[in-house]
Amino acid sequence: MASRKSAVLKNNEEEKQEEEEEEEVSDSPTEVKMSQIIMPCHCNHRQELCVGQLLKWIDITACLSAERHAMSPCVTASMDDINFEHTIRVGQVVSIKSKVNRAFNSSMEVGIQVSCEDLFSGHHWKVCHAYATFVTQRKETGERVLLKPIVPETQKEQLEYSLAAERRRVRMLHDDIIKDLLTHGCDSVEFSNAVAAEKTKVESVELVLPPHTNHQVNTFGGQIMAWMVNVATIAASRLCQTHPTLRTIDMFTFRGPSQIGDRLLLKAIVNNAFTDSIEVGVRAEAYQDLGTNRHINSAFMIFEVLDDHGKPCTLPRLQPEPLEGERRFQEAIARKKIRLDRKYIISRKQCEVPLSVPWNPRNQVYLSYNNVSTLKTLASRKKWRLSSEKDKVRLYSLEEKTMLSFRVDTEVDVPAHTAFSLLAELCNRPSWDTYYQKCDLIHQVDDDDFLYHVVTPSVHPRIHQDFILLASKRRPCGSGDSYVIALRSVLLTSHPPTEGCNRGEVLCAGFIIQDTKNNMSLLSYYNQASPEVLPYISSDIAGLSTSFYNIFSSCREYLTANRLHCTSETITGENLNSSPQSNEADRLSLSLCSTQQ
Ligand SMILES: CCCC(=O)SCCNC(=O)CCNC(=O)[C@H](O)C(C)(C)COP(=O)(O)OP(=O)(O)OC[C@H]1O[C@@H](n2cnc3c(N)ncnc32)[C@H](O)[C@@H]1OP(=O)(O)O
Repeated sequence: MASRKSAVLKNNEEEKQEEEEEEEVSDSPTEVKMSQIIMPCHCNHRQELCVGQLLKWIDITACLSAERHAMSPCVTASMDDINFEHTIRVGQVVSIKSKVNRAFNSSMEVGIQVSCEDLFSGHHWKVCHAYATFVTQRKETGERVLLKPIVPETQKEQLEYSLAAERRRVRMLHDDIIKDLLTHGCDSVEFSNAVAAEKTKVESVELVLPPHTNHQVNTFGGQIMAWMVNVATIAASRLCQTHPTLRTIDMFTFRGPSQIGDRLLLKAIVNNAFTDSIEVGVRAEAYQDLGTNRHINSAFMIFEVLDDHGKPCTLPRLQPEPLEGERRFQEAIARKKIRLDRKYIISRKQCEVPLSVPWNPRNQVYLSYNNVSTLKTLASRKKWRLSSEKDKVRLYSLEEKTMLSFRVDTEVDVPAHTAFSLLAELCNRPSWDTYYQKCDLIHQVDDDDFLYHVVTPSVHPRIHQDFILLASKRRPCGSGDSYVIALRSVLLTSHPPTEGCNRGEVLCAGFIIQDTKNNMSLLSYYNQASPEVLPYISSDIAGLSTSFYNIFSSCREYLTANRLHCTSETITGENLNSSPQSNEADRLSLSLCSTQQ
């Protein structure tokens, strides 16, 4: 792996804050640490650590965490996308830290951090992070061992615990997203001097010997991944005729086990070459007798070629083989789009993501993940300050470099599931929040995600403001989870901004609802203000407090008045009583918590 960025020490304020928050002392019993000094035998010809070797260490460390929690043998089911950011060279020390974020039934998510240390300069840097899913082995009876729940302790652990459920959702949809995308065709392009895809084809066989097995005497997952990286690297080298650098691996899925004596057939081919990256598809099959091949793993790997300054070089284009090759060529274009969407929406820091991202079915799952995770991350921040309190409505604020966020806490006399059902029906919000003048459902994406058009008053007296909001509604998926209604703006081609109406944008807003005692619940409402509106808000914090107080008093009354109407999961607006209206000042103050284009 060559380094595009040097091992810079962090100076970004947001990163510093995150690191500070990460520094909570954790006594997680599942935490496992491995450190290795990089020897020439771990490296490629450039004296850089081979990715295959790193994957072996990652798999072992993560498996030890999983087995510590399960107290029984576990296997790797999948390893999510991994993005390698930095080089590790001979003589440096790589440290891998893993712990179980959350246990589901028989599977658990293990979070893995890889960092590197230069012993001479004293510098430390992050290399990558990854999430792997491990599953308990079946008992002799064929049943799976059911896992005990993880009890997160620190705030960071609670956040990871909570987000693990969202990541599981994305993981489970991964194959469908890929397949679905491929139904949306792309135009094929002809390039002069393109390299024939056939030239990049690699087929290699490995015989699974005892040194290739794990402690359960099945083929070691890390070894399979290393063999896959090996053939993929050869395929990429054949295209670029130099030594490529592996930058990203799309999820490894271990579809079935293999054993000693199996022959593993590893096939790789360049699917497509873009201006500065190459996608290689790799497939692993296991067999004892020819013709009885079992597909055990597949992955897509992205390579780059870096110049002496670590900058990506322009690459030759690929001429796909007819039919199958053309299909893979088009699929690689679709996957590149997903990867960009995913990186854009999920991996970037929140302050780097533009406010409204275009919504489409292809990026829905990532936008919805981003929506929920941004709200949960905001809620988990430690530095909330109580600004004012009136009649059990508490207003908190959180100041960060470019953001000012608000939280309103109030206890309501209804259980959390009732509050959730009533508040999740966003079309009813105008009945308790007059800042919402109109709210129409545009599209129900699935059971949990909805697109709405919301009209509100504007700071400008004569024109209205409207929003296109993605609402992601989540019921708890296990103990320790809250009810969540996350809201963020998206762009919809079917609903462009209209004349006479300012298109506003919501960065991050929504409700987190938790049961308290005696059938009551704690309602926390969050709203993040963007830099553009900070001057307005800062000059009128008192007005804002009054607005929040009025609106959430109305909200409380609305919930109490309608608790008996909420007998089913789905509720309609007709049978609900509206609560007292908030005044004009409330609307204007709240509108400051969103931005205008
Ligand atoms: C020292 C390192 C450790 C190793 O070397 S392990 C060796 C490499 N790994 C392997 O050989 C595993 C091969 N795969 C398998 O054996 C099976 O496919 C595997 C993973 C056990 C799943 O078996 P199935 O019969 O499909 O199981 P199931 O449908 O009953 O599901 C059981 C739980 O597993 C989960 N699962 C299955 N495939 C998954 C995936 N791709 N990604 C994430 N989670 C996955 C599934 O959701 C279910 O979870 P839960 O029980 O609801 O918590």
